[in-house]
Amino acid sequence: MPYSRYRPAHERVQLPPAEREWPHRRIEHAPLWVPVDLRDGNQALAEPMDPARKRRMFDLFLSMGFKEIEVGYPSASQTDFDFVRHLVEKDLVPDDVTVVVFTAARHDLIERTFESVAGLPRAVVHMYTATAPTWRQVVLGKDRDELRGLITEAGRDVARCADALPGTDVRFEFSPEVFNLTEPDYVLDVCNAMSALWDASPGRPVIHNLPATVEIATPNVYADQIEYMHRHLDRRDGVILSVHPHNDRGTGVACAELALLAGAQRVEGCLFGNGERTGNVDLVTLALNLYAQGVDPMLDLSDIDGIRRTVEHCNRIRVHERHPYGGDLVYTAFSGTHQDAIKKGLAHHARQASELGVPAGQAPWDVPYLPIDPADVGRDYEAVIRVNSQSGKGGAAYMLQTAHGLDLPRRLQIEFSRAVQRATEDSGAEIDAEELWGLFRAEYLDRPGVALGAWHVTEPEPGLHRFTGEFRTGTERVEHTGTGPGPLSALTRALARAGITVDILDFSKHALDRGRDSLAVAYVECRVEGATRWGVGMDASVLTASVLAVLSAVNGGPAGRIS
Ligand SMILES: CC(=O)SCCNC(=O)CCNC(=O)[C@H](O)C(C)(C)COP(=O)(O)OP(=O)(O)OC[C@H]1O[C@@H](n2cnc3c(N)ncnc32)[C@H](O)[C@@H]1OP(=O)(O)O
Ligand SMILES: CC(C)C(=O)C(=O)O
Repeated sequence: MPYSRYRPAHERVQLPPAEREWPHRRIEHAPLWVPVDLRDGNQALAEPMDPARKRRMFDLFLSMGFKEIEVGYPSASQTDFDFVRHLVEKDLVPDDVTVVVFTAARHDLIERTFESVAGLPRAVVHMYTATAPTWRQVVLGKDRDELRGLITEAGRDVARCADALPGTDVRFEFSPEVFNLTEPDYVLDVCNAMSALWDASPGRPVIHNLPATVEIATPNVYADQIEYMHRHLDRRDGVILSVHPHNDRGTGVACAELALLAGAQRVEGCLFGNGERTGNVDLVTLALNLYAQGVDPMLDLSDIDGIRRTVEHCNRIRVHERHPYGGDLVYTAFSGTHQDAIKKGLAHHARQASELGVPAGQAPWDVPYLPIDPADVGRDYEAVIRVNSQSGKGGAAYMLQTAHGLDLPRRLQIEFSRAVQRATEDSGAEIDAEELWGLFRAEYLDRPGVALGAWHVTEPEPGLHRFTGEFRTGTERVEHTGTGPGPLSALTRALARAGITVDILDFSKHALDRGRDSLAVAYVECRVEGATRWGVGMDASVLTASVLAVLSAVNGGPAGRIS
């Protein structure tokens, strides 16, 4: 591959003088978020959104709590123009929300843009022009001064149109497109000219939006560029410094985060990162990254799957399974050691919550492998652990516990995980909760072999139990009696009379739920004819469950013959 055709970023970007504090800062509050899905996202779709989709996306933004929303490029298409008019005429913009409309720096487009917002109480008019050398020379055919002239002339047009619309409080936004490839002194000069022209002040701040239109360098370079502007922009308290990263190198989120450290106050992006080429920066990831640091993201992301469904519907693009926070698989562990750690972590979390006397959803979160509690974004725990051939004992045990209430003893977990391993290696696929339960039943609860007909246990004197029962295999039936200090030892004696030697090594039991008619489950580890194995029994009676568990262990190996 001819890699030498490409130049490293430091040869393409004029770096600003190195003055940086951003590496020592922290992000302590959310920026002003501005979704641009209805404009930048929409212009990247093979099938742009129809009016119904646009409306659905707009309503989603309102429900999530966005306060500034870019709603389109109304001079570029009738659909966009009509959508803005729809918002105006149906009075759909709440009092605490401002819409942004986008335009190129061209007189006819600017006029049409203002036509679209007439009747709105507030609006931001967002004007852009590319400023980087290649765009100046190749696309626009202008030198630095000519382009500065074009931009300021268009800025005057914007101000004139705003004056001619007295009922609408218009604020101004300027984007030097491809900011990140533009000479720092030039872009600073153009932005300062716009601040003066639009009279930027704290009461009516101008937004300077500095895009990484095509990402070309590591995020630290973008951070240096933003900090340079933050330090040197005129009328800084009358300027809202905004960023607009794209994701060509896959580092859009990192660029936005470092830019916030470097002084940015506002971020434009799209939900789940739709947008030109590799997309705009993903606002969902940015917001939840803040959330995971204990910072209020100022957005409601508590129903991430609902948000995702709407975004997928509107964009007609699916969100990848591994997409941060919103993908189907991002709270799921298949691998054994991860599952083991999560299972222990969730149990520890529940204990901590009860010690603190707070609901589990309020207790501090520190569960291995899960950066946030999936429940906070509306996910349940069912998908957290899924089982395939990479899984260990913990995964299957967790699924049996969550789906069926079984609390398997550790050595039984190990024994059962071998059966799971065999099944998943044979199929090469994942095993779901239903199939796992079927496997468990076949392995322990429905084993063929020795069955019991009528049986009973008596206690002729304290501390002495007598078991009498009919043992069956196939058509054979024999009745035997055994006595012992407990019912199970009496059973093993009766089994010995039937020719089957059983020693009980371990025994535990629990109720399956707290209801009055709940089932009991018993687990018993036995040495049967010299081999150690587990049996499981379930019944409404604890004694019957225990007896069935011993028979299950007996039947776990080569079927015992009765005599
Ligand atoms: C990075 C970004 O996302 S920028 C936004 C990009 N979004 C879009 O382009 C979506 C909507 N765009 C459109 O529908 C059309 O491009 C329109 C309606 C805006 C303009 O259409 P046309 O007039 O047919 O022009 P066309 O798109 O072919 O070419 C763009 C022209 O505008 C000029 N231009 C490009 N950007 C700007 C700008 N910011 N300000 C002024 N002129 C510009 C180009 O130099 C070119 O001029 P030329 O025809 O004299 O060479
Ligand atoms: C013009 C700006 C806002 C933009 O969309 C970009 O540079 O990607």
